[in-house]
Amino acid sequence: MMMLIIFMVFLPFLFIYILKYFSFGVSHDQSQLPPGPYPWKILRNISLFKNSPHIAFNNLAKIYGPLFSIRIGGQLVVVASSQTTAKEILKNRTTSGRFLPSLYYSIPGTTHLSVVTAKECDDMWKSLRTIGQSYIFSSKAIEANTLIRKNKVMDMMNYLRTKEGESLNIENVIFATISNIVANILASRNLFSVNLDGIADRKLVALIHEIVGKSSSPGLGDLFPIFERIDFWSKRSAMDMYRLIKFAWGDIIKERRASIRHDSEQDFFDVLAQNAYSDDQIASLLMEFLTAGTHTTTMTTVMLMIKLMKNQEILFRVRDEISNQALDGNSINESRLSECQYFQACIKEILRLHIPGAFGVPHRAIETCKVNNYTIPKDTIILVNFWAIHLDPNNWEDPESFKPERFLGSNIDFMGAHFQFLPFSAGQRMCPAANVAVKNVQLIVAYLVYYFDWNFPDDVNQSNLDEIMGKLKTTFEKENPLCLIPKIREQHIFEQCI
Ligand code: HEM
Repeated sequence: MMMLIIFMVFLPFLFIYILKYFSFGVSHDQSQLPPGPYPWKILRNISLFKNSPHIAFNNLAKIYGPLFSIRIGGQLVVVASSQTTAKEILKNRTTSGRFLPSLYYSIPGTTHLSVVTAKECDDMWKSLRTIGQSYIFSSKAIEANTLIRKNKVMDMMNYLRTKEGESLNIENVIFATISNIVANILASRNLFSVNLDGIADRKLVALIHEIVGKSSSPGLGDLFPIFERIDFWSKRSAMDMYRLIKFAWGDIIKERRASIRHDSEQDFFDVLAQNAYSDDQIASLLMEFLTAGTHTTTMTTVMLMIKLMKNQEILFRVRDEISNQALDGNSINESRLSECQYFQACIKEILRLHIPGAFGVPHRAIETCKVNNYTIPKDTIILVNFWAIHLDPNNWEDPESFKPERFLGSNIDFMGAHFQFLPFSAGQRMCPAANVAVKNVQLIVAYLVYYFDWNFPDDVNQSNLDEIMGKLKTTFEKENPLCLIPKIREQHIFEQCI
């Protein structure tokens, strides 16, 4: 009833707003905006924009150019779709900052702690990025966390040996392994059982998926800024999510608070606790890092497994390289994996073809500025279509094909310096965990392919695996999970690796 009354009160305003919007367009000088389509064209193709915005925006870029503008609801959005325009946008993100993430969901009444959605590179953001650098992201931290990665991969291997010959959901196993690596780096605790079979596991996975979904789909207030204050739906759903986040980390935080470490063993959690952050703040930050790290890395690992299974000659070449360059006896030496050039090229190629976040984190112009002589008004949302840049034939020969050798002998790295390969974005707000993510992917895939042969269950036809895996969405969440059957390649070698 309450909702109905609110709706009736605001209906006339909505009507006037829509009328103004369709008859006069945007209020600032249209001639200086990047070119773009009329709003009704978007309405005609609404399902494409909803389901595959990276494809829809790429189609528009082919008509309006590599920097175009578009109205989505009442929000002006500018999309960059080429190496040059991406460079213009990303290199402009200085400390004073022009383009910073738009807060896609707000949590009223809380002091929510965030790196990813921090609107500006303020003191809080700097302090949290510095703590993260010391305990998670730096080369020293990555080295210090070697044992965590190894132990969690061993948990995975021990589980897989019990499932030899059976069809199993390998995505769950990979997701659990990556989540437990990240959770141990953050707070020295496991979060999941190794195959996600408990009820608590499934609830937490659902929450992580919900956070990923919500943070990549705009709420009413994002689309129609004049309704931001009355966007009770988004606010209520953010509050619900926040309550679940606190619950998910509650026991771990309580337990860890009882024995905070001050010695060389301390982790990310210890430092947050020593810096007087509240339980609520710590829970939201741990969840943010977990969410940022698990979904993306799982999708990359799963996609690489699929590509290797579909391209056996590439798989054999990776195995040979591991065998020749990365073994200590029969065990894989993690640091030597980084020297396996072909394997590294495979990881780059999968991130090029299947980037987990087609647009990265959306940004907002915090002041009116010029890009390529066009005006970008204050508050415009700015997207970089990384997916389109990764498949641009001007940047890549035969861009749709999986060809790791394109990266051999090339100096294109993961850090975005060339702006044609941006899996972790570039510039000041790029992903701080690029090296962490690559370490996790390479270690898990190396163990899976070196010690096991994998077969598809009988009901899976390999030749149309892409269709079977389902349509890829923006976050590259697949509709059907990947099920595979493991077979230990050589028992005596396997025994020596665990
Ligand atoms: C394959 C795996 C990953 C990919 C593809 C990826 C990609 C990205 C991208 C594109 C951004 C947005 C950058 C921008 O706004 O320009 C980002 C931000 C971020 N990522 Fe990652 N990421 C991955 C793994 C991880 C992991 C493992 C962690 C943490 C353990 C992590 C933590 C973060 C954080 C904290 C930010 C926000 C940085 C800031 O705004 O200051 N990511 N990531």
